Amino acid sequence: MNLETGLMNKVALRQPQVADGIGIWSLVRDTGVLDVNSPYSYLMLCKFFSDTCVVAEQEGQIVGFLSAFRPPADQQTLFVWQVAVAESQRGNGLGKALLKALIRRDACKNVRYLEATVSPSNLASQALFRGLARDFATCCEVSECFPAHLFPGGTHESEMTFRIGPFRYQT
Ligand SMILES: CC(=O)NCC[C@H](N)C(=O)O
Repeated sequence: MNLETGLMNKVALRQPQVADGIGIWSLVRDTGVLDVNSPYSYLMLCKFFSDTCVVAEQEGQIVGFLSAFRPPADQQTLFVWQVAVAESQRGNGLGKALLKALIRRDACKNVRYLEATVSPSNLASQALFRGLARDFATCCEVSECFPAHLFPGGTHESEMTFRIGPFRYQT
């Protein structure tokens, strides 16, 4: 058991580096439920947003990834863009460990709300964020962020905002 993260099987959490870009892109693609952004976008996240991104590594393999940033117009909020967990790690609490590792970072000091968007069919992700709110004994409000018609081709679900907070103590 990793004492820092409470994770089994020697999964280590750390800030991403640009060398992780291909592994992150492959992980997101292999989840089959997330929007696969360009490989360039993951290199950019690793280079310019590493303070608010987390990778989970096991025996040299990227098995988890979280990307986030603090919106310039609302520095009290942390917007979580993607949470990706490898099939092999499902049900081990890795998603929540990624979120809690990020929230504990200095880069997230004074964060009062965490927001993320989740599609209606992604029940695992919905449970993750509702569970995080429960763990912090705070609220989780759900509202529509991006209706389906804003996406081209009629194949993308709507995206619902899960807004967690206020965090009642220094996160
Ligand atoms: C929290 C999370 O992973 N949201 C996914 C948003 C969107 N569908 C994407 O995959 O980037």
